[in-house]
Amino acid sequence: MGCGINKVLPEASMRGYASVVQTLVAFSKAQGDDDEPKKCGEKHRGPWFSTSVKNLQPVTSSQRQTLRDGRHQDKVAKYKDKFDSRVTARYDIKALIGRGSFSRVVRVEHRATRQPFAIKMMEVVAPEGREVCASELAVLQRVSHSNVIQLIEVFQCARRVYMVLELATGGELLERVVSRGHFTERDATQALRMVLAGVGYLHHLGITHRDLKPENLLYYHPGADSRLLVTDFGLATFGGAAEGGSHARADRNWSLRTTCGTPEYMAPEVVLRRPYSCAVDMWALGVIAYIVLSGSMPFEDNSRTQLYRSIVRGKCSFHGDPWPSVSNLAKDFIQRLLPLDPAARLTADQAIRHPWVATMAASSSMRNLHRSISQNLRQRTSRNSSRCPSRTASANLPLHRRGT
Ligand SMILES: Nc1ncnc2c1ncn2[C@@H]1O[C@H](COP(=O)(O)OP(=O)(O)OP(=O)(O)O)[C@@H](O)[C@H]1O
Repeated sequence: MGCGINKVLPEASMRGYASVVQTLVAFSKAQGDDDEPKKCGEKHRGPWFSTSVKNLQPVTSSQRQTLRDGRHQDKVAKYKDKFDSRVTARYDIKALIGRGSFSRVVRVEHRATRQPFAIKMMEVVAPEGREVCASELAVLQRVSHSNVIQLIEVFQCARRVYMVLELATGGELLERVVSRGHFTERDATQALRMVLAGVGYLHHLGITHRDLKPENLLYYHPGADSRLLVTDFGLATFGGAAEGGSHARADRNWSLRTTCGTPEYMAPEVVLRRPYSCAVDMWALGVIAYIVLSGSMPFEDNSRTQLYRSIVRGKCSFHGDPWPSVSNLAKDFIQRLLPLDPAARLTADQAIRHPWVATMAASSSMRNLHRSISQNLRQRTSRNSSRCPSRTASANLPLHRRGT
């Protein structure tokens, strides 16, 4: 759980910090430590992270393949053991996709139809895991939208919950930005439109996601025409938006209080522990738009205190590459998502109608931003790995706290 412990970052309460760390350690022990400790970069495979290759043995490629096959089979066998027989009767467990703090996600195949799915297996013995699972399940059971991950079915036993989900095979948002080799403002608007459609739908249902970030935006398939899906509802909650409302700013419901999210994406009102609404998701979307267009973060600091200070100051700069090549309309879009006053922030409906998005950046230059974006992402990755060799993105993990 080395990396996982860094996930708990409660500046507010050291007591909370200690208790969650203990829970995480207990959780790890409860697993019998039968899994290798989580390696950095295993869960997050995106361009923010790097994994080091340490195998210096002169082994042939066929030996390597055999080793890999052996290890893979061992791992699959281990995970199969953790699956309830009702699940394995219906699904063939294929491979581990990744791990979260309280979960493992595996690729499976439906035995009858051979259709691939993902199963998110959540440990529910520890109260934190139970809470995260309950939030996620409550939301997933309500939603059905082409830009939101779809729950297929659920199995439950005393220790674990198994959520069968659509399988997203197209990778994370930033992985795709980097792998394309060419990226323009038009491409950015295409991605953001899909995210806004998903988030607008959630807000319309009265759901606030609270952990929007590029790692939680997955492409359904590797093709250029793939849907982009909002995933990971572990911190999502009913509240913060008026269900069935017109999405007008006045319809926001300011009842949320829990400090949670991923620090770099946290809205100022969350940092300041003020009651907040679904407008926190719109702030996070402003941060995401900034990253997608530049490969850098609008608010970043190695020190969490400094990071929070810069968030509550709310001044994001458009200096350095590639900002001189980015249109004013794109910058206007970002700025309208990042006002300190949440009531002044665009709603999802308004954001999707912003001229930059609505016209798919038609009046912007078709300049290729890819080189600057990739360079900035690479620089950030190497900065983070030199600061924290055991974890390449020191603050990219969410903070879980109880409450509304
Ligand atoms: N439906 C899915 N299809 C494909 N990959 C998925 C799916 N759901 C989750 N993943 C991947 O599985 C990994 C673990 O995801 P999970 O949601 O369990 O944890 P997390 O959000 O990464 O971490 P945390 O629980 O700490 O927030 C991630 O790499 C995620 O991208």
